[in-house]
This record gives sequence, structure tokens and C-alpha cells, in this order.
Amino acid sequence: MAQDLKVRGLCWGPHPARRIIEEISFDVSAGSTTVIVGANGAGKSTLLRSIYRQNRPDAGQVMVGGRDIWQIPARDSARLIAAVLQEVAPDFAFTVQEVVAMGRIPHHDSLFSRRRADDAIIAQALSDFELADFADRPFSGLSGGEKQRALLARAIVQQPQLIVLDEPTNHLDIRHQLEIIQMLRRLDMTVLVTLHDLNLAAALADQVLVMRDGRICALGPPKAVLTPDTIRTAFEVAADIDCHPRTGRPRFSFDLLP
Ligand SMILES: Nc1ncnc2c1ncn2[C@@H]1O[C@H](COP(=O)(O)OP(=O)(O)OP(=O)(O)O)[C@@H](O)[C@H]1O
Repeated sequence: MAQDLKVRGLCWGPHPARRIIEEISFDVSAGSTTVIVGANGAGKSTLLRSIYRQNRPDAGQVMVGGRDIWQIPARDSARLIAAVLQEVAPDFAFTVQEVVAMGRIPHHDSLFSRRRADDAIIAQALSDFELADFADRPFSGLSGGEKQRALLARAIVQQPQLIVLDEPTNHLDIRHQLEIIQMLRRLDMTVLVTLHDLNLAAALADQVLVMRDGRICALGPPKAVLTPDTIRTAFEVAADIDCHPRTGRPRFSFDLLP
């Protein structure tokens, strides 16, 4: 069962005099998807780091299913939250199957135990992400997009309540980008994801959170939030928005400001 996410008054900075994110509060209801967008350096990845328990917040709370993830053991939070990050260890000395299988570790008593049921979960993920043919190949030899799919598969086999993804469509070709978006829409999990592509954001989001200079500058459903004014404020570009003739979703094109 997916659980809801509540973020309250979250602040973090590398030292007390420099806050990168300030007073961030928002909710993601159980099973829904929130997409975070914003210009380079707006604080998107920094916000995610306090949510998946990498940066301990200076102030504020992150609650998943009513549990403050900074107040429970790391192992318990690993059962609640999976993260797919931009920063990938350059040389995992493991096969693709071993990397995907790592997602099961939070469910085990020891690092090396594995249950028979795990094999079916891992095989399904390898198949869903078109990785079955790569299963025995070294992870380090994969292309950027194949690595990204393997890391997504690892997060899915973790069977978390909340999945946090930082730019998961980076490195992916157009078909794989669309497939990842479709796959994320079908997940029975609460999803928090950063995306740069506003067309993909509008296709995926129940709610869009726009960040600027470490703060929330807009929050709400895609059509209400992704307006020319907000886009101009957040990205300093002019946006034209029309309606996609087939899907009915907003469609964006951009220009530099005069
Ligand atoms: N540990 C740190 N020490 C100092 N500055 C940091 C630290 N972490 C992040 N920053 C700075 O905070 C700002 C926000 O960074 P962050 O990576 O969160 O932005 P972002 O919105 O994810 O950007 P991008 O779209 O480029 O990935 C940047 O200016 C970054 O250099």
C-alpha cells in the first residue's frame, strides 16, 4: 500500500549561514505523483536529499505514512523510500542482475540472504525494463540509458511506499522516456520526481511543485500551475501553451525573453 508524504517547514544548508532550501511544506497524497520542476540550481536535488534521508534537515519534518523518516532506523526508512539518483557510482563491480537484486536488501535480515520469492520479483523487473538480455553483463559496461533502467528496476524491486526520482529520464531516448513516464503512472506507489521537460511533467503529474531559489514558487495541478507567468518567473523564458490535440494535456514551447 502506498503511503502519503508530508513535508513541513524543511530547511537545509551546508552551514547555518547558507540555506539552500527554505521553509518547504507540501503534501503528496498516497499513490499520487508530484513532479518538481525549476531552473538549474533552484534546489530540487537538495530537497530530495532531505526526503530520502541523505541530508539531515536543519529544521522541519519529512513524514511518510505518519512516520518521521529522520526519527526511525535507517533500515525502516529504506523499506519505506527508494531513490533513483542522478549521481551513479561510476563502476559497480556487479552484474545487472546483482544490482537489481540489491533492491531487496532492506527486506532481509542480512546483506547476503535472499528469499526464493525475490527471484520472481527480480525477474519481473528485469523483463519490465527490457534488461533480461543484459542480466549477466557487468553494470559498468551498460550505456547511460541502460544503467538508468537498471537503477529504476532496483528501486521497483525494493517495493517502497514512496519512490523518489531525480531526473529519471536523463540519458533515455524518446521511447524509453515515454515508457518510464507510463510506468511511473501505473505504479502503486507515491511518486516524487524531478523533471526538466515540462511536457513530460504535465503528462505525469497529479501535482506540480515549482521551485525557485530554494523555495516553493507554485504548487498545484499542472494546468493551474504551469502558466506562462509561473514559467517566466521560474525559468526566465517566454512560454506558449496550447492543448495537445490527442491527449488534451498542455503542450509547451519556449523562447528567450525579448
Ligand atoms: N553541499 C553543498 N554545499 C554547497 N552548495 C551546495 C551543496 N549542495 C547543493 N549546493 C548548491 O545549492 C544549489 C542548488 O543545488 P541543487 O543540486 O539542489 O539544484 P537543482 O535544482 O537540483 O539543479 P539542477 O537542475 O542543475 O540539477 C546549487 O547552487 C548548488 O551548487
